[in-house]
This record gives sequence, C-alpha cells and structure tokens, in this order.
Amino acid sequence: MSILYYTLNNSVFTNFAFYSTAAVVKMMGMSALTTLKRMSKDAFANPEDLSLAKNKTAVITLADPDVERVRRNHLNDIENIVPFVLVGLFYVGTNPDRDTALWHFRVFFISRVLHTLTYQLALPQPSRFITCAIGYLTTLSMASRVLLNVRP
Ligand SMILES: N[C@@H](CCC(=O)N[C@@H](CS)C(=O)NCC(=O)O)C(=O)O
Repeated sequence: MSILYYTLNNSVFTNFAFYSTAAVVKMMGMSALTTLKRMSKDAFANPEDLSLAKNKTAVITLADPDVERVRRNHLNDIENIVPFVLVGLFYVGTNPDRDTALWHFRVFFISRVLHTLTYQLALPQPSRFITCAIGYLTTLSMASRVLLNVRP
C-alpha cells in the first residue's frame, strides 16, 4: 500500500470518500427518522422526554412497533456500513481498477438505500433480504481482494 492512494488525486479514493460519506449520512438519517417517529407517535423511551408528548397522558414505551422498526433498520446499517467503510479503506490501498472499485461503491450505497426502503415500507420478503445480501456480498468482495493482496 502507498500513502499516495489516499489523496484527492486518486479517483478511487475520492469515489470511496463520496460513497462512504453518503452511506454514513444515510445511516445518520435513521437517528432523525427515529426522533420523528417518536414525536409523531408520542413513543418516548425516557420519563423526561414525556414533556415533549402531545398527549399529556402518554407513558414511556420501549416497544412501539414503528419506532422499533426504524431502530432495527439503524442497527442493520451499523452492522453493514461500518464494515464497508473499514474494509473500503484497506481496499483503496490495494490500488484496484478504477471502474471496478466505483461499481463496488455504487452498488453498496444503492443496496443500503433500497434496504431502507424495503424495511420502512415493509415490502414483502425476499426484497429486504436481497438488498441486504447485495451490500453484504459487495463488502465481502472488497474484503477478499484485501486478504489476497495484503498477506502478512
Ligand atoms: N442482525 C441481522 C442479521 C441478518 C440480516 O442482516 N438480515 C437482513 C436481511 S433479512 C435484515 O434486514 N435483517 C433485519 C434486521 O437486521 O433488523 C438480523 O438480526 O436480522
């Protein structure tokens, strides 16, 4: 690996920076969506948050199905986007072909957006499974290149 791969002169790195940042921002959006769901459903997890409730008889809950769906989606993003960013950093250092790398980054990002849509719209399976598997396999494909090129 060369430090020169991690400069804005390397389009593989700039493409990776763009798509990994976009994926992280998408993941951060799940926090905002959780807050919106809590507010719209008066489904707060902490007693002090009840001051925000529209219905003053609301009680704390850890089991609202809509809030929990967003939270599971968020957790699934963490399970997949964090590995993508970590593995991707090493992958860039293997000096992959520009277009091959770009398609890895694009496919991963699109898979996570589609995963969120299938999850939040509760679309029938296997739609969510397929979107998740595509992103997962994309990261595994990058990981295999790292493991084959960077042997200790
Ligand atoms: N932690 C995941 C591991 C398997 C996985 O990522 N499955 C995908 C495709 S079915 C998923 O969307 N799981 C739902 C979730 O993580 O809440 C789980 O508990 O389901």
